[in-house]
Amino acid sequence: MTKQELFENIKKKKSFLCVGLDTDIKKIPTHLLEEEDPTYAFNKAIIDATAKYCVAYKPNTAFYESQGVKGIIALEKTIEYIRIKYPDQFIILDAKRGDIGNTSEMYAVSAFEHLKASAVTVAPYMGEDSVKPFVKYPKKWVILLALTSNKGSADFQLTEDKAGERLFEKVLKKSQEWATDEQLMYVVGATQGEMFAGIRKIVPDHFLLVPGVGAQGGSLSEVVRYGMNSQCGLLVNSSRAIIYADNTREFAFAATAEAKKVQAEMAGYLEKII
Ligand SMILES: O=C(O)c1cc(=O)[nH]c(=O)n1[C@@H]1O[C@H](COP(=O)(O)O)[C@@H](O)[C@H]1O
Repeated sequence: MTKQELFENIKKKKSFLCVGLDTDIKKIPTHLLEEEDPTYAFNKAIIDATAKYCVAYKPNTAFYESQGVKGIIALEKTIEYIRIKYPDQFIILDAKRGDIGNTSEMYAVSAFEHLKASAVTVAPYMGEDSVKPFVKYPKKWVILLALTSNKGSADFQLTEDKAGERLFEKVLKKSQEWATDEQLMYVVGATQGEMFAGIRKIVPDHFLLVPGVGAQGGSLSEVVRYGMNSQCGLLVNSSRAIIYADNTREFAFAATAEAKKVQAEMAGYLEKII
């Protein structure tokens, strides 16, 4: 998907919501455990319940890998279901990859050729040759970790060099030599609030993937205030707050209601730019 196509979808849906498919077998409604593939059954119901209100899905591979082969099959089926039934959805494989060049090439084959995701999250710390294999695929995206939502983000990302430049700022600057804003996005946690203003000075045009609203307590209004650009430039993820809004047989209705609520707030913010 191109950047323009993503923006068109955002305008059409009046939403920049990404629903995180962090499907934990221990948290899904118990009646689904009778299904042949409970994870897939849950995902399918969540996707059908939320597709109208979001522009992206983000399955986090940890939740699937933790179930072994069964989980990987559920992940493959989930991505294929989205691709076929909702082809305008942007699919982010949240795997936080990155390794020496020939290994990253294999990660890229897995994400883009095998699973056919639109984007993959990548850790930047092994540098250029660990990231470049992912940008060889036209219309596919790398989403580099810049300033993450967790407490530990301060341990390395906020450390400064002698000139006062912080490590995440270096990541934002240096990585622009590797790909353009047509293939490169950055992860910035919703919990980072005003930091978005400084980030926008370095990357005014890039899309940012913003996890951390909902269960982690980040503020959507602050993210928009400091982070939105003229093409929206934001994909805001919420996982647990939407997919586990209810764990009875009514879970899909509750997911719809949560997604719709976030989308309605987003529609208000988008009025400023569309
Ligand atoms: O790369 C990510 O998506 C990510 C980066 C980050 O800084 N913080 C963060 O929470 N995430 C992911 O975003 C999702 C957040 O889930 P909820 O807190 O349940 O909405 C999880 O899949 C996390 O792994």
